[in-house]
Amino acid sequence: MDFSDLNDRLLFAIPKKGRLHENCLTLLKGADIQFHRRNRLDIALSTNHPVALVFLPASDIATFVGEGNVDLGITGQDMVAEAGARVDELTQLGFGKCNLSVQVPIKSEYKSAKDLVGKRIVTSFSGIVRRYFDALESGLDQKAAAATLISAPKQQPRPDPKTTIHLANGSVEAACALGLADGIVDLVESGETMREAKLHAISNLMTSQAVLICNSKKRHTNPLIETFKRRIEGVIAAQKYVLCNYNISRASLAEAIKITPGKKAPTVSPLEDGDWVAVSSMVQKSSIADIMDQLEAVGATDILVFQIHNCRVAEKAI
Ligand SMILES: Nc1ncnc2c1ncn2[C@@H]1O[C@H](COP(=O)(O)OP(=O)(O)OP(=O)(O)O)[C@@H](O)[C@H]1O
Ligand SMILES: O=P(O)(O)OC[C@H]1O[C@H](OP(=O)(O)OP(=O)(O)O)[C@H](O)[C@@H]1O
Ligand SMILES: [Mg+2]
Repeated sequence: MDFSDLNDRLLFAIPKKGRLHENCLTLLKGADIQFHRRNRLDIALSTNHPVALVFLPASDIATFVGEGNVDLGITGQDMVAEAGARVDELTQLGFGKCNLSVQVPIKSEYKSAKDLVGKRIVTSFSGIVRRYFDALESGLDQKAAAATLISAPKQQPRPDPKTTIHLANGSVEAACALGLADGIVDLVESGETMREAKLHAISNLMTSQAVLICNSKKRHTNPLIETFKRRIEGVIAAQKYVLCNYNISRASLAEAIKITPGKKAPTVSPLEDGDWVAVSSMVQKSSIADIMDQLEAVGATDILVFQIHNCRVAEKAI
């Protein structure tokens, strides 16, 4: 590929491997961004849009978007915070959900993050952890210290930090057992890694999930950014909802609508039998079994549930 092929293309960064990679490919497919990625090449030209996909480590994407090297990207909120990148968060993607937590050996005497001030911490998130412990050292409580990670402008590091923070790029959970750290700061999802390492969490710095981000200055310069945001939101909504159809007597319609209010309002169509109507409504996939029970209880019949492949819906939550 000739790099002049990138001219005039929107550059869209995708994690090249790891936890977010597969879900990102599903989103690209759902948004109909087609491409052919040649073996060993981290740049792929889209075959149906003026876009180039750039496959990067998740940890570099926030910085690249913030500095304008790429226009649009997908990475974790933890990575955005760690990079201290100034980017626009366009939409939350609902996967890659985890907590960034302070963890200590179960048998240790440390009960809160404050107990680790002046001690040794190993982490892959040295930027966030430095800011958090700087805030604790300056007298903030844990909640206020965690709040500085998202809301406050980036502070100058303290000139005389008491807490030692070591950067490790993997297997952070081994650091305490190896005698390298008194505590660690790492991601927790199921908690399995933490439990296996005989650690427990004593405070939470932030929650994180994958987000679509763009460079603040470029947001309104290319209409494709808004188009892809809408398309990706459609794919995510389709994964979250199912379409529920049923028949109900007019007398019970009001009760049934309370159970399936829909995104805007349910579609109600008359049936040949004038006392009955057919209702079609989007409902949350996660509560469909409950909803079917409730519909049956108010007299609904012929309840059918359909998967949604793609959709565009109003903002209102169901
Ligand atoms: N266990 C997890 N559960 C959910 N999301 C996670 C988990 N671990 C990481 N993530 C999310 O995925 C992002 C990328 O993490 P990932 O582990 O894929 O990258 P990495 O650690 O740089 O790569 P690798 O682990 O392959 O060396 C993280 O920043 C976080 O937002
Ligand atoms: O709570 P859990 O479900 O166990 O997930 C948490 C683990 O997932 C991530 O590790 P990853 O698998 O990415 O390996 P890494 O430490 O080499 O990055 C993270 O760094 C934790 O170790
Ligand atoms: Mg990892």
